[in-house]
Amino acid sequence: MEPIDVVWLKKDIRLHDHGPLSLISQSPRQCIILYLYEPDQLSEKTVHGSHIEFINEGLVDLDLQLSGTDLTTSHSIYDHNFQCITVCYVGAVFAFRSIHKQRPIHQIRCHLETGHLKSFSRDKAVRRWCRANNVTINELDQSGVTRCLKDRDDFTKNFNRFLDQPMWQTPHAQQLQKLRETLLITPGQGLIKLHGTCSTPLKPLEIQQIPHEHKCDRPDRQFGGEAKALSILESFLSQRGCDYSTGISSPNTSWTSCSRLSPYLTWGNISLRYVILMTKQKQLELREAKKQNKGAPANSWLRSLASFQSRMHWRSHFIQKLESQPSIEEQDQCQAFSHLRRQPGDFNEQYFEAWCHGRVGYPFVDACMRCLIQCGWINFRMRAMLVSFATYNLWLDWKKIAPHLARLFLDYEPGIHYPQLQMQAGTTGINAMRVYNVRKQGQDQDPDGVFIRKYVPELKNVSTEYIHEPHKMSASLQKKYKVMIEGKQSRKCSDGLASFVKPVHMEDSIKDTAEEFAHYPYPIVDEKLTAKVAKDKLSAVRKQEATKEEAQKVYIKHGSRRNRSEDRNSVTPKASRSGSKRVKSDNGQMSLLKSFNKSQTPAPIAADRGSDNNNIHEDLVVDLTDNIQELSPQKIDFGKDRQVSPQKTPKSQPVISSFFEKGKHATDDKESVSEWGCKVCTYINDKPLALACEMCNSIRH
Ligand SMILES: Cc1cc2nc3c(=O)[nH]c(=O)nc-3n(C[C@H](O)[C@H](O)[C@H](O)COP(=O)(O)OP(=O)(O)OC[C@H]3O[C@@H](n4cnc5c(N)ncnc54)[C@H](O)[C@@H]3O)c2cc1C
Repeated sequence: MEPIDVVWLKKDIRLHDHGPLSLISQSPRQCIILYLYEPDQLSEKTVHGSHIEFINEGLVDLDLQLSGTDLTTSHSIYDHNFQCITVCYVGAVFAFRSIHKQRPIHQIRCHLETGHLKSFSRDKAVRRWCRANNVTINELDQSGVTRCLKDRDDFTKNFNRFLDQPMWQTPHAQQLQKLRETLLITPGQGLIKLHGTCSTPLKPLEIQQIPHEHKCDRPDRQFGGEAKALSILESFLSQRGCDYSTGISSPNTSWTSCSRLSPYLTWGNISLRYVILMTKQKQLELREAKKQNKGAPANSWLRSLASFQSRMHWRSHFIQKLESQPSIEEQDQCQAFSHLRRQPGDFNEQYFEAWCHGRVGYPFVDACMRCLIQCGWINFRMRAMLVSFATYNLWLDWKKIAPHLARLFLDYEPGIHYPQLQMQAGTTGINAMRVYNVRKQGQDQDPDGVFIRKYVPELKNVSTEYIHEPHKMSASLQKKYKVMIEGKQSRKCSDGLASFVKPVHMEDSIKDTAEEFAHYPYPIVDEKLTAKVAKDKLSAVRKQEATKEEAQKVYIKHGSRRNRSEDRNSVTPKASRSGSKRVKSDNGQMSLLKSFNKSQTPAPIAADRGSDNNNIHEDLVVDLTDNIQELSPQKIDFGKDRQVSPQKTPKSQPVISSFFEKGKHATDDKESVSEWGCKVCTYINDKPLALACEMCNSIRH
């Protein structure tokens, strides 16, 4: 029997810049394009119904492209019968074994994946099966991450090499026609029989492995698929991206000024290389425009796109961490912190539940959590603030909050998620502490409470004066604004972790008309006190010699490699300096981690995905820079319908409307004149006379 090829689709559901699809479209060999709903992977506690819906939208989009059908169909995706993609609800090894029994597989073509531990073991099992059965498996790179990276110094070199490679050719109509003729299994015409074949996308409700409470969708999430991804990139590069660096911090402005590409990158509806290349092209055009004396708009565009490009690189930088140390998913990067938040009594179920449901009594925190529940997306700073509140103020273990956030994030990407969680929780050992003052964040990022009123409707009548601290309202004000603040702390403990009593504080004058009132909780903890206690606990660990040694290893393994000549010769990591300086994250900018002296001998810390040899050298850290200035005037439809063209937002748009009015926002022209963006790391420095970047120490150009 003639051997066949299998294209195994995983987190790469697109046609453009897709190596395996490009290669088989040029090959005469018969083939199968396979997508698997894998029971073992779906049992992972991070899976949510919204992820499956998004994947399904991508699958339908791709199937329509492969079968040469018009994409503008208005039918539900669940009415779609797969024409070209073979979709099965079975495990990977089982599927390959079953195909191989009926027709020998010559080659499995797929993309390399840096996933969580379960997908890592699945990949190992597939590779073992391939070896045992003489089947070639060809895993192509789509992220610029290096497997078996021996030396972290090589990361950037390899990443740039990956970017320099030409993109894969997109199969044209004739090639697609030929490809369809070589396809072996199409539903209804089964030359090969596969157990668990699905003729239409599998609904989350039909997936047994997903717990009932996680099968639902998110009403305002982004719609999946390559067509949507491309149109969102287009709108970003033609309109929205101009305000990127100024609008990234506020949940109001970031909604439109951030690229919103993350779920498409995560599920592979668009390729990283394509996004970077298109951005580069736009940058070239802008530089040309600048030469022709169109300075001002080109400057803000160029600044924004430089910032955006950095983040595209950080994506792979972070994923490389998980690739090089898969245990980050389960263990603290710096083991010296592993006892923290894990002592008997540390985990408070009531706090956890209140945080999960957006009922902690701090309106800005609650609004962010509820926005995530509804939309599956929020900007970086708000994610960091949610983690800070959970891990410092509520003293919750990052491992306990990780699955909840993973289910909430439509863009859940293990390689970014776990390193970021640990960074925000302060367990990497190489980053400064990031403890957010949530009240101040609210006042800075949502001064008028527009965002709060949208997502915490209980507070919709509350005046701006009290919107960030509704618990300070008198009984008569509560009556006036028709909201009852309930569950006052019964006693204050020395650690600020007061017991959450529900409901005890109810003014008599309000009680009588209680039914007409919305209810909103009193803050479940004292923010200032809990932050202080937590910072003291972390500081005590950071100061220990053992921690510094441990941090050194982490740094060597995972730090980024910018400005190495300056960094390595002079600066020691924060964790290894005495009296670690605390960072006030609420100033809008994250801390600098400077690099380690390379002369220190690196010690291996944990196993890599591919090699046993872990003498990996590493350096600096890339931190995130947020900056706030003005507002984005446009809004794009990220929603579930298939109409993908960007639209101008009328002034009355919810959430962001009041921000369109000039002068409402925190920053003004004076600030932007005095600040400057670092050309190397894009950090927005606010010291006008500084000669070097506060973030990465590079000389100001
Ligand atoms: C605790 C925590 C968990 C996070 N988990 C995820 C996750 O699971 N998946 C995810 O994609 N992002 C994650 N992020 C990073 C960041 O918040 C999102 O990438 C960003 O908000 C996505 O929106 P965007 O596409 O509009 O981003 P943009 O600002 O437009 O950035 C473009 C792309 O750059 C990459 N990027 C941006 N910021 C970062 C960053 N800090 N680190 C690495 N890559 C970055 C993303 O791929 C993003 O899509 C997390 C951040 C925190 C604080």
